[in-house]
Amino acid sequence: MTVSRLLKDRVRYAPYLKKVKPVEELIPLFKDGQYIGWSGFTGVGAPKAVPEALIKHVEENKLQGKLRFNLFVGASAGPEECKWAEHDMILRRAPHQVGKPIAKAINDGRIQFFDKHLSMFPQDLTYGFYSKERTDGKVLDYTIIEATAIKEDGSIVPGPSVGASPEFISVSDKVIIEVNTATPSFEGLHDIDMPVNPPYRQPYPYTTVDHKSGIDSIPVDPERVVALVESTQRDLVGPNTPSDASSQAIARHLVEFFENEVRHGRLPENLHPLQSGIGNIANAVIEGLTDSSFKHLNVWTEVLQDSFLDLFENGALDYATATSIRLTEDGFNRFFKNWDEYSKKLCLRSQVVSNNPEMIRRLGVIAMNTPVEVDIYAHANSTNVSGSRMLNGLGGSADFLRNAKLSIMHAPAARATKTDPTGISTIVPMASHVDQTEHDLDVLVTDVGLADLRGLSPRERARQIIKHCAHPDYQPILTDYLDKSEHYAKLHKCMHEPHMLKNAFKFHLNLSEKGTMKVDNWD
Ligand SMILES: CC(=O)SCCNC(=O)CCNC(=O)[C@H](O)C(C)(C)COP(=O)(O)OP(=O)(O)OC[C@H]1O[C@@H](n2cnc3c(N)ncnc32)[C@H](O)[C@@H]1OP(=O)(O)O
Repeated sequence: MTVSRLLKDRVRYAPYLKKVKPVEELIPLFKDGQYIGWSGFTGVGAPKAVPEALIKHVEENKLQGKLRFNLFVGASAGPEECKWAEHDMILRRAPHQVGKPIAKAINDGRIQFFDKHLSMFPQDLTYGFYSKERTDGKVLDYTIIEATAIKEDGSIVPGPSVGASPEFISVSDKVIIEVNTATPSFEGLHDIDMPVNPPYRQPYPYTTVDHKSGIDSIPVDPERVVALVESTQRDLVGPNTPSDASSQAIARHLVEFFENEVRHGRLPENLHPLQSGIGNIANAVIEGLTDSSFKHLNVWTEVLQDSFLDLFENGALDYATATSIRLTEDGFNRFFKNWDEYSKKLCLRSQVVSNNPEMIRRLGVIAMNTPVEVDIYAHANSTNVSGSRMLNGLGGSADFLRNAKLSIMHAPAARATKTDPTGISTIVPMASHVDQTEHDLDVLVTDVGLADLRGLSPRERARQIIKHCAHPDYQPILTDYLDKSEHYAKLHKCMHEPHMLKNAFKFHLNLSEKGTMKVDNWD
């Protein structure tokens, strides 16, 4: 097949050029029930051409529900995974996803989804935990990986994310490489550790955010590479919602808290490496730091969003490392315009390293993530609305919150609904699903204020959370719940974490029955 000039420039290992194929020729390789790994993390760096060709094949041949895959991606992929969900092409999915169609398919019961700590998912896959039902001893049939260049030794230079690609490649029977010629090459930006399983695994050596010791591409046995295709579709990340008064208030409370920690000598003047989660609040908090007086900040996180570019540009950020750089189109244009500058200050690692508990604890990371709800004793739900409706998955939130020096969760005090202008309370009597436990959280912040939970007993925590974080409409209701629970617990000698079990989920029940969490009595 004729190979484009652009593709020839990117592929420096000549034998691969003989494997370049039109994407349609790959369709017969895919069979119902196969185990497939995709590159990508938080919507960038995922394959596009092969997944799209399979969608077309399913549409044209009416194969919806008849060609389904066990699909594994480091975290979420791009819009293609949503289209796979819409076409009933996903049988099983892990460990994280983003997008209404895929969440809908999970909540409709059409996809068996499990979410797993992002630091653990790739290693558990290599252990064979997710393919234990197979009788042929394989883990993955195919890995489809997006590359932005191929080096002279045939190794793969990923794009804007590394994710779980090193592990996928290491356990994949066959590999298909999509070389993306529409996006510039990311060569030089990666520091990759290939998997080594116990008992041979060594400690990761990194002691600072800019410490590198891995390799800058993913080695692959060329024999296992069955095809190369050219991809000409850039990553498409939608614009971020601009920060609003609520997220700005959250950012203000946090900046004040950090300043106070510095004054008391518990944090250095440039803080410690920051981690920031996904979503609009996380983005707004980083925006808030841009306007603060902190300088020489460092970032050790899993995803870099557009707001980090502002921190670089105003000189506040010295170095950032992540496993994915998830920028909007505008963000990527800014990034490539200043490539020389950014490439010296940025490094993309495997997700087993970016989210590694050992590293997070060693570096004293400050972790900040958004929950769905938090209960009065500081158990947090990051995933399941009212205990069962899956949003995106746990992601790396618990990797960071369990191990950080400062574990912070930020959220609006209430999220407005059509039926209740105050909305759903983020603070509830008992979390309807628990991802982060009371033992993980140090600080909770909402637009109302900040509760510093360090060293407090559960009952002390509850008073602080209600007073500083609950929406004013919910403060009296939560206080009433706590007072009554304490009264009951005193009688029954169970004062450590008082609850009235029969009423513990009354906020949620009230919401589903009456459209508001505003409980009017506890009988
Ligand atoms: C890849 C990574 O892992 S990054 C590291 C951190 N990862 C995580 O923390 C994973 C879990 N967290 C998340 O997925 C997100 O932070 C979320 C969904 C919890 C919050 O995201 P944000 O964008 O900040 O908040 P937002 O308020 O827009 O909520 C997103 C959706 O969840 C819904 N939601 C959130 N909380 C609730 C709640 N208590 N009850 C009902 N719905 C809720 C919102 O209504 C909204 O739905 P919509 O999209 O239909 O409008």
